[in-house]
Amino acid sequence: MIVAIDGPSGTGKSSTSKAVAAQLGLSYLDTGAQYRAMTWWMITNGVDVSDPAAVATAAGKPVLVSGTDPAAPTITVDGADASGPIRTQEVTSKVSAVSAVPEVRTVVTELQRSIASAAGKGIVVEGRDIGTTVLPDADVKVFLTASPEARAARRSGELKGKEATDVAATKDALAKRDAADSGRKTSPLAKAGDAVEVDTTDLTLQQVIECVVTLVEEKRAAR
Ligand SMILES: Nc1ncnc2c1ncn2[C@@H]1O[C@H](COP(=O)(O)OP(=O)(O)OP(=O)(O)O)[C@@H](O)[C@H]1O
Ligand SMILES: Nc1ccn([C@H]2C[C@H](O)[C@@H](COP(=O)(O)O)O2)c(=O)n1
Repeated sequence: MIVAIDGPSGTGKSSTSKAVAAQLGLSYLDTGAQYRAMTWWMITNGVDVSDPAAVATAAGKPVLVSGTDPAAPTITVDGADASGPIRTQEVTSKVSAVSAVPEVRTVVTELQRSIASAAGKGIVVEGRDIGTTVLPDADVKVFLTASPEARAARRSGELKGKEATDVAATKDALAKRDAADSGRKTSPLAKAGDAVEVDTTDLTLQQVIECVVTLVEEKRAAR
């Protein structure tokens, strides 16, 4: 059972995917964390992330390892735990540039496919291009959306106390990242033609989880 969950930032992909995977006994892969880890490596190794040629040349160098337990997902780069550093504002502001480089996408997509094919009990994979490009034959494809206001409010609530933010600034930052992720040439953020779109604006997280679990159970029953 391969479940692909895509959508813009802050629509609930990670929260939903982890819970669905845990509930159904599936593995879980956060592909955004892999692009963030690649970005962190570029920054810490002095690669100019605004130079696509420099990023392309370095793309094959870092060794990324993702742990796929939904209760405790992990990511290491060259053996070092990257789960904290990949969530900084600096990485968030640079990840769209790095993930737009085709050579980066080739390396990371290959890794994602190998993790998915090794997941014996099945896997929930979340990202931006999973249903369209990485796993186009996924059994269930979901595209999550939510209004910009709802997404900004969710993210601002998360960041409060950690890094200074307000809802308007968060909304602008999300819009900027979505525009870059949707506008890149290579496998942009997009809904697959056969994905089920779920607008989460007025749904609780629990309702979204139940919706996706139902889609997976229906697929299992139809087999
Ligand atoms: N339906 C919902 N209702 C209210 N809050 C939600 C809902 N879904 C997710 N959230 C909250 O919104 C925040 C963002 O969710 P999450 O990290 O799962 O989104 P995401 O789509 O994975 O974002 P990103 O792509 O930026 O990683 C979290 O604090 C989460 O708890
Ligand atoms: N399949 C994917 C997943 C992520 N990205 C890029 C674009 C995002 O802005 C960034 C960080 O993802 P997040 O942690 O916010 O889910 O990574 C991508 O291009 N393709």
